[in-house]
Amino acid sequence: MASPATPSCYWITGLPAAGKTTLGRALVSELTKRQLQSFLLDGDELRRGLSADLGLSDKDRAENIRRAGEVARLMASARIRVVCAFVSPFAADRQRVRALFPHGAFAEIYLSTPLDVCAGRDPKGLYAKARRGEISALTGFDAPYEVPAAPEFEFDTSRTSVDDMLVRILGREA
Ligand SMILES: Nc1ncnc2c1ncn2[C@@H]1O[C@H](COP(=O)(O)OS(=O)(=O)O)[C@@H](OP(=O)(O)O)[C@H]1O
Ligand SMILES: Nc1ncnc2c1ncn2[C@@H]1O[C@H](COP(=O)(O)OP(=O)(O)O)[C@@H](O)[C@H]1O
Repeated sequence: MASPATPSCYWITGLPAAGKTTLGRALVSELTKRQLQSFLLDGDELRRGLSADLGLSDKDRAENIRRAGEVARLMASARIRVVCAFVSPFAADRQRVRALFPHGAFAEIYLSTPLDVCAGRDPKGLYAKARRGEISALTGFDAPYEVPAAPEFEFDTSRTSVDDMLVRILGREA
């Protein structure tokens, strides 16, 4: 793993359209600039392959996050910093992933972008579909999101730029 003094896993959690993928890509790009090997594990991508058999029930979400955590742990053991972008709505699932890493090696980044902002962005039209009753179990709309109790970082992306988040998150990186 990377030195326990700096995170080897950055875990980005928040509602759909909170800005997880955007921040994740920017983090990987900045780590690359700093010549640190890194990889973005994104919920959308995992669900196209490794988790293609899973749906959006609470049980399937738990299994999805378990798989993501195990992949992140393997990558970290190869000294690759892993940036994970998952809705990951349940505190217990996130805690299980945290427990896979040494103290200080896991940084939870909670994007607290308000629901109305996420629903206004709605790049995939999910909130509109949920309002029309075409889909159900949309996190934040008719499925729960458990707010992290003690994340290492918390940002509302309607008030914080990507650059400002990067400075706050990577300030400690050499
Ligand atoms: N009902 C419902 N609830 C939440 N999300 C939904 C849903 N239906 C589809 N999607 C899309 O799937 C992406 C969430 O996948 P995740 O693997 O991150 O979800 S989870 O962590 O297992 O809960 C999520 O991606 P992001 O928008 O990037 O968050 C959505 O685009
Ligand atoms: N910091 C930000 N400021 C303004 N808009 C943002 C910010 N981060 C993301 N967005 C916009 O919000 C939308 C959803 O972002 P995305 O990263 O795909 O979210 P998520 O991965 O959480 O679903 C996109 O249209 C993106 O351009």
